[in-house]
Amino acid sequence: MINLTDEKMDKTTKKKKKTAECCGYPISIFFIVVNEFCERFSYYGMRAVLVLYFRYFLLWDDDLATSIYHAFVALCYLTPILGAIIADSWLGKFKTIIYLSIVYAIGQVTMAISTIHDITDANRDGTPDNFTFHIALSMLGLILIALGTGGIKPCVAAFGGDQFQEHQSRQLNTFFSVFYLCINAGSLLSTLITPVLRAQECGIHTQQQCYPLAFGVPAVLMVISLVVFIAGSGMYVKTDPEGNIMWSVCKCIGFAIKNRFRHRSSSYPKREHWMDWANEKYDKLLIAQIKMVLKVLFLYIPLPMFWTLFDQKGSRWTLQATTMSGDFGAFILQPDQMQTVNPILILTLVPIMDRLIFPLIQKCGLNFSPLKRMTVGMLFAAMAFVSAALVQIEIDKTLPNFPSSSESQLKVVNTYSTTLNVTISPNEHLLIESFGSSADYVTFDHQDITVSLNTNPVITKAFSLIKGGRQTLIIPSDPTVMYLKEDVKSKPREGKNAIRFVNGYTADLNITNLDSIEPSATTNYTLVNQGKRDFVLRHGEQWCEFSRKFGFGASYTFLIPSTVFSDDCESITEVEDMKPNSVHMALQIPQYFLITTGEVMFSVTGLQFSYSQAPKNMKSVLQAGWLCTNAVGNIIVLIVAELGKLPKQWAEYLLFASLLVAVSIIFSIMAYFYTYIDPAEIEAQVRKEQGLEPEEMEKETLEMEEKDEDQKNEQGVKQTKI
Ligand SMILES: N[C@@H](Cc1ccccc1)C(=O)N[C@@H](Cc1ccccc1)C(=O)O
Repeated sequence: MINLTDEKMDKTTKKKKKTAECCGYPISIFFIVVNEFCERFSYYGMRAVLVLYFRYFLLWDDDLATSIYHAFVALCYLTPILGAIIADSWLGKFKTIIYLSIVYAIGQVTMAISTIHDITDANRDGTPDNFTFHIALSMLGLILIALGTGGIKPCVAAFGGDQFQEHQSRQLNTFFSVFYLCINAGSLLSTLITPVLRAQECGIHTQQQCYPLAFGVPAVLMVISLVVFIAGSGMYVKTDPEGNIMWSVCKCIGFAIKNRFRHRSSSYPKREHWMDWANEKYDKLLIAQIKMVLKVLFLYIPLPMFWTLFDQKGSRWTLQATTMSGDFGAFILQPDQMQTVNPILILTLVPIMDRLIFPLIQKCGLNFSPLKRMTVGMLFAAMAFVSAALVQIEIDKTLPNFPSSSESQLKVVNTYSTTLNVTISPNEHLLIESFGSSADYVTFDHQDITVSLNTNPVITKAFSLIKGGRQTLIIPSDPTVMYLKEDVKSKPREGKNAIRFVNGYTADLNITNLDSIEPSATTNYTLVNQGKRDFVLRHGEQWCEFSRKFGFGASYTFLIPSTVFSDDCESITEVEDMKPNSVHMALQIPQYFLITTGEVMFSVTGLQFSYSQAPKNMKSVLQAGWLCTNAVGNIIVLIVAELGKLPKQWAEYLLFASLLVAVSIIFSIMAYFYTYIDPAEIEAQVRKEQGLEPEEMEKETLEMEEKDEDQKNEQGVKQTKI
């Protein structure tokens, strides 16, 4: 079905063009969408394992790991401005994509190298000896990646748009949808694959989690992305930059402001637009183009709020999932895997919207303009947060009653040989049987307590509890040495289970994956995943195996009696410190569905809108402006996280939902006053007003193009659209 049309007329240049087409689409876009697929695979694949790399390879704490992660993501969406300036003012989109993709691929390779622990593991203990080396290399890699991914992002979408001609507006819209589908197909595959690669073991001297493979595969995909893009070289429509356009724009705006200020007296006649104050010095065409861009950028002001909600999928919603159960019967879903629901829904919703919903709305005679779609998209995102709030209320009903910052909580575990009557001053009386525990935690609003046991003679001991903490009073076989052990006071991370053992056996014990445990001692908590787990308990020649099936997010203390080996571990008793999660993760599906529907309406439309409303020479700049709204949204998330949260998570979700509703109302008012433009038409009109007749325009354009073509002596088809 390939058809080479050499009679296509560009609307303004009237120059005969040659574009290879397939089914009405330029063939060149095939290379662009495949390039985007590979690039997004590379980006999201690397991102999927980044926090774990910080946390478990570089051994950073949770706070540092998440802060650096968010700073990296914000940087990725700030660098598009740089890429756009380079593309529109200097190198053009084609060369910018090639050069910055090389930077990007080098960054990915650097990152992959930084994860090879063997490079600095001289003592071969499985951990790097020189962390500074690995940190420096990975930071260099991340900076190059941010520069590359952000830099090419506004150029690739705009470059794809450039491949279409004036009469292909329908295909252009489909292109943006297909482009979005490729982004999500790439990100879906990589977010599923890279964590699996990471979980493999590899290494030269010692076998460790395979980060080099998890980062290496995205690096290979980035190289493939570059090769694919270069392969399409001969087929692209390449629009050239028109000098340092950004500098001209800044100077023109500066002059308009200065000139307006100089003529502020009411004796000077008003001008239609404040940019018209640049008329004295600047080209009318440039002023008209700046007006178009400013109009759109003004409209972008409320948009970061959408991303503020959208980007919480990866943080707050994943945390919410850690307090839920991911047992779907046929398969188990980990909390962070819930995020893959987003690209899966995108892959189904984009075609449904494009082929069914939007045409149906059109058939009903409703004008569902791009800005209306974006407003509705915002409202969907707000509804998603209302749904998240309702789920949170359900979860809160099942969560333990954690102590406030002024309270302390205490539980008692008895491994003494008989039932004990435990009195905690002033008036708490507990009857605890041997190898049992108090029913639940007792809450105190003071820290100093005295514990008395009804032994003969009575044993009394004073303790000071931790403010805001949860503790267990362990009564061992010798009650005179009873002691406090600190407990977990929040749900274990990532939906794991926190477990520990109290040794009631008469000698030291070895338990799988735990240090040796002395008699009467209690191990620290160990995190174990959901599912059946086996532990081998050993003392000298004696051993027995203890198996237990775990759910999500529970905490247990296992009490080992002195008879443990004689009854083959059967007598080990379990104290449930925290109940497993009982609200099912499937309840998050409605909120994912709503936010993804919002994304399709808001993000895909915004991408198209930013392209269609930008003048030819500032397409990348407006794409960068669009991506910047995301960076600002991410920064708002960081600020809100720093400022502290509302006491109840569901209230915070409702607050965000209300804020977005308020913002969408403001946006709809702004959108009401926005008139859609055809930048090419306005530019042609201004040229006409300037006295540049179509013939002259044609001549001027042809001369410019011929000069360019001679200079570059490029092969393939070249086309310039105004
Ligand atoms: N739906 C997202 C991709 C995604 C995949 C896996 C988990 C979460 C998200 C998407 O399509 N992203 C696009 C558009 C975008 C979104 C946010 C900020 C900038 C761009 C992308 O280009 O990555």
